[in-house]
Formats: sequence, structure tokens, C-alpha cells
Amino acid sequence: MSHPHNPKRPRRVTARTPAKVNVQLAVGGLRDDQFHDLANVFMAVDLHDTVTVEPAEELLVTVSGRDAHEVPADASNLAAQAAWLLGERYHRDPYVHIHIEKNIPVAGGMAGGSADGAAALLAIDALWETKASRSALLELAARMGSDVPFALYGGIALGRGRGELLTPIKPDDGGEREYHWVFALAEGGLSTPAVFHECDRLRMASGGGHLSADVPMPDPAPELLAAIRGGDTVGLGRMLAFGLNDLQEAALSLRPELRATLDAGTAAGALAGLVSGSGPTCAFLAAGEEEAVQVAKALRESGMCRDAIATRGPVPGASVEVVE
Ligand SMILES: C[C@@](CO)(OP(=O)(O)O)[C@H](O)COP(=O)(O)OP(=O)(O)OC[C@H]1O[C@@H](n2ccc(N)nc2=O)[C@H](O)[C@@H]1O
Ligand SMILES: Nc1ncnc2c1ncn2[C@@H]1O[C@H](COP(=O)(O)OP(=O)(O)O)[C@@H](O)[C@H]1O
Repeated sequence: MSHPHNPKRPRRVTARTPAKVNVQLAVGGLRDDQFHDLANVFMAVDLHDTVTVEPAEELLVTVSGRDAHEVPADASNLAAQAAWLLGERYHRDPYVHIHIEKNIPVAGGMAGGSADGAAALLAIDALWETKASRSALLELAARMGSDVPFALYGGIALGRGRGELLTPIKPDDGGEREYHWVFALAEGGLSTPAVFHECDRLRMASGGGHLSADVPMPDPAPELLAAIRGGDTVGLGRMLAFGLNDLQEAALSLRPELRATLDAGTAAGALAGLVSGSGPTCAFLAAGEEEAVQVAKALRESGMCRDAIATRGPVPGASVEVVE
């Protein structure tokens, strides 16, 4: 199935994808397929991985940047899975060199692997000129992982099902809102399945052994949706401080030292601190850009994290940046 190079075809394509934070992560019961039903309110934030693809004799993954050595450079890499899935669908050998420039913390609860998978889908589709429809890309994305479809969407969106059934959430006046965030990066990652498992274990223990399947279907918090639709930073902070991440207790149970990180960020003036998704990255909402810079500085000086990054959201989802 080799395709001779057509001089008009692209030689190299670069795409980039943002990380995410979950402003709500309501976790329902364990389903028969071993996933949990979610009400997952994602926000894409301005911290990106970049993926460059070019034709090659075999499927090859290379990685550079932050924590590159922790990223699998084999078929388990979500970017490699994108090549396999697109190849299967369009009857092509998945022979591409995929280079990932990592910036999103690995196993940090910020969907870095999903970001790379989504960027690779767009980049390889452009390289091969397969012109996959948006719905075809979303379907392949959902097969790759629950978080991958949102990486294509970006912005703010509610994810239902296992997180893959998305509805965008926008301010009522149609305008853009900017929220200022600080992310405190932890040493080492947390395994997403292990955190879901710990969530089930804690529920079983506190409920006297009730089956996780008895947990009601999760819903988004109406006050949270109202804050987002009203572009209300203080209202969003109030809801985050209330505690809308059902995986937070599980992440803290596996990593108790994250409590001190959360305390350090709120003591430094953040409106609210929360564990990002399954953790261990901690996210802090700040009142404005200046406040975010101050919170990041205080967190770095506290020694409670390995680095702290001030950034903003929401930002658009995965996009092709350069076609050469
Ligand atoms: C928790 C979240 C929140 O957005 O992300 P992270 O914080 O890890 O980035 C997601 O639900 C993670 O999505 P993703 O990382 O794509 O997970 P998947 O590959 O689909 O699933 C990995 C494993 O996580 C568990 N899982 C995932 C999604 C879900 N709705 N229920 C689950 O129980 C299952 O054990 C599954 O085998
Ligand atoms: N491109 C990738 N970048 C990072 N991790 C990847 C990638 N592809 C597969 N993985 C695997 O996925 C796991 C979870 O990574 P990641 O997506 O960064 O975290 P999280 O699920 O917490 O958001 C990693 O530990 C790694 O084994």
C-alpha cells in the first residue's frame, strides 16, 4: 500500500493542542464496560503540546521537551494510535515519523496524551490529504480515549457518557471570557485508572459496601453553568471552592501531600484550588492576570510543587499550524 510521493503533497505538518482542566468532574457509577458515567465540564487552557508528522519508512515516535523521557515512544503512544486508526480507515500503511514536543505534564490530569492523539489525528489527516470529516475524526478520537474528543473541541464543554459526548458551553452574550489559572506541577504522575479505582473504593467504604453502580447519574451543577454563561469569575471560583471534582478525594488519598499544595495556593490569594482531573497537578483560579503571576511565584517559593505555571483559558482546541 505504498504511496509514491506526489510533489504537491505536504512533506511535513505541525499541529498543536491545549491541555485541559476539569471545572467539574462529577463521577457516576461503574458501568459494565468498566468506565464511569461522567458530567465532565472541561476548559481548554493555554499550555500546548506540538506534534509534527512527516512520511517515513516505518511508524516512528520521537519526543522532546518537558518530561520527554516519561512518554512511551511505542505503539501505546496515543499519537501512534492516531496513525494506526487513520491508516485502517483510509487503507494506508501508518508509516509516519511523529515528533511530539511535550509541554503538558505527563500523567498530570491535564490530558497531555489525549492532546497528542488529537494533534496527530489532524496532522496526519492533513499530511495524507485524507480530508476526514469532523464527525469521522471525533469518532476515531472517542475510540482513542474519553478525553480525546474534547481536545478537538477546546473552549469550554460538557462531556457526558464517559466524557466523549460533548456540548459546548458559551457565555450568554456570545462574547469571549478569559479566566486566569495557575497550575502547580507535582513530582511524578498519577494513573487515571488507579484514581477512579480509589474513588470506587472510598465510596464502597463510606457507603457500607454499596455497589458503585448504585451511584446516581451525574449532572452538571446549575450554578456552575450559570457562572460560565454569565462570564462570572468570582461565581466560578465560588463553585470550584465548593468542590466539584469527585476524583479529588481519591487523588488526595493516594497523594496526601497535595493538600499542602492546595492550601499554599489559596493562602497565596487564589479564588479556589482544586486537583486537575485525576491529578496530581493542582489548579488555581485567580481573580486576574496579576494575581495569577503572584500565586505562581508564591507556589514556586513554597517548595510545595516542582513548578507553577500561570496561564489562561478557555482557548481553542487542536489545530493545524504549519503545512510545508
Ligand atoms: C479523569 C479524566 C477527566 O477528564 O482525565 P485525566 O484527569 O486523567 O486527564 C478522564 O475522565 C480520563 O480520560 P482518559 O485519560 O481519556 O481515559 P481513558 O483512556 O478513556 O480511560 C482510562 C481508564 O480510566 C478509567 N475511566 C476513564 C474514563 C471514564 N469515564 N471512566 C473511567 O473509569 C477506566 O479505568 C479506563 O480504563
Ligand atoms: N503522547 C503521550 N503523552 C503522554 N503520555 C502518553 C502519551 N501517549 C500515551 N501516554 C500514556 O498515557 C498515560 C497518561 O498520560 P497523560 O495523558 O499525560 O495524563 P492524564 O491521563 O493524567 O491526563 C502516561 O502515563 C503514558 O503512559
